[in-house]
Amino acid sequence: MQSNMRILVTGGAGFIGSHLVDRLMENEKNEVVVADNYFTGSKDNLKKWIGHPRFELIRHDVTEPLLVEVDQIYHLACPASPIFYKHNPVKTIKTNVIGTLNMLGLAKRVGARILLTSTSEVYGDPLEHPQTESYWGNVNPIGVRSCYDEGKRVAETLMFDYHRQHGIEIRIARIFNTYGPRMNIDDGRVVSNFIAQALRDEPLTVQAPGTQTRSFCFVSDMVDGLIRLMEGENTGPINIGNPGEFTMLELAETVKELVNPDVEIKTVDNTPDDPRQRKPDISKAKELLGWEPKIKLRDGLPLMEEDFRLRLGVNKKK
Ligand SMILES: NC(=O)c1ccc[n+]([C@@H]2O[C@H](COP(=O)([O-])OP(=O)(O)OC[C@H]3O[C@@H](n4cnc5c(N)ncnc54)[C@H](O)[C@@H]3O)[C@@H](O)[C@H]2O)c1
Ligand SMILES: O=C(O)[C@H]1O[C@H](OP(=O)(O)OP(=O)(O)OC[C@H]2O[C@@H](n3ccc(=O)[nH]c3=O)[C@H](O)[C@@H]2O)[C@H](O)[C@@H](O)[C@@H]1O
Repeated sequence: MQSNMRILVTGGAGFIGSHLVDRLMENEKNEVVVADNYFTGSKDNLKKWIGHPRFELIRHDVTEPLLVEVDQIYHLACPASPIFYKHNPVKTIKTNVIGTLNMLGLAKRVGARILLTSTSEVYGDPLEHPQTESYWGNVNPIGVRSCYDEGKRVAETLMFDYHRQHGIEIRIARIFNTYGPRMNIDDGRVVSNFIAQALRDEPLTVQAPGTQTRSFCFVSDMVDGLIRLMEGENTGPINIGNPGEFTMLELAETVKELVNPDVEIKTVDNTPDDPRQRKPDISKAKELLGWEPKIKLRDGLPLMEEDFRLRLGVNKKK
């Protein structure tokens, strides 16, 4: 029998965090504490748990120390959409560096296991394809994305230094682009942009050249991978993502076909340092976690469309 666990989820009011909380709350032996400053997350994502005796929600910024007694920490707090993480880059670095330092200090004091949600952006604009965990990356240290990708690289370093120096039990997931219901409608990431645009009859904005690739993982697969990593014996880093690779033009065509065949696709300017290709090698996740994604892009997009239709109040055309 599994013993009772008190689990802290930082960033639990966000997109992936709130789905993770749903899954953790399904286990009656778990108590879940969420700490979030609501920068990109919202209480709405957790409304079904507010008031539940095994659930606690704290308005807290992880750049400040947190005193709670917990057994496990899922450390997700950090804005993830490029628009939001570039909005206040100094704050993004503080969140990644000071925030992770604070959560590691907490893990050390209470003897908790801690999992960091790192990112495929640690590989930068990768010169190796697909990306394995042993690839050290090609990252611009002074660019507009550096607050996020260099921030996460320092966060990974801190995790390993606390592990080596203080014996903290760590887990590092390198997450690749994840999508699904509950993403902010105006989040700015590509899948949410295209679905919202298709439903609003606005042109799908493909950033030039459109041949850049990403690999998209459905959020339920992601949550499953994160929990397996936390419960398993490997520190990582382990890539968690769906290896199905698409150009942004292919993604736009797919959304057009599935959601609104009448919508226009237009090319717009891109932002600096946009990675040209990205696809995870998930051999390690398969072998060490027994994990691989189940939901293909074509099956995941309609689930997200349904959620966006409800929130935008747009009915399906007959
Ligand atoms: N979704 C993806 O494709 C993806 C890919 C790679 C890595 N990740 C990582 O996964 C995590 C979750 O991403 P998401 O897509 O759910 O993003 P999200 O923006 O929906 O969620 C992030 C949450 O963290 C909170 N937060 C931000 N700064 C904070 C701070 N200083 N203190 C407390 N809370 C803070 C936000 O309010 C929000 O609720 C992030 O660490 C992100 O870097 C996500
Ligand atoms: O998975 C990851 O590791 C990282 O991926 C994303 O970063 P990015 O891939 O740049 O995400 P998007 O903003 O969704 O952009 C994906 C691609 O779509 C393109 N795009 C974006 C928006 C849009 O309207 N149109 C469009 O063509 C961008 O140019 C880019 O090539 C996330 O936002 C990061 O938080 C995450 O850590």
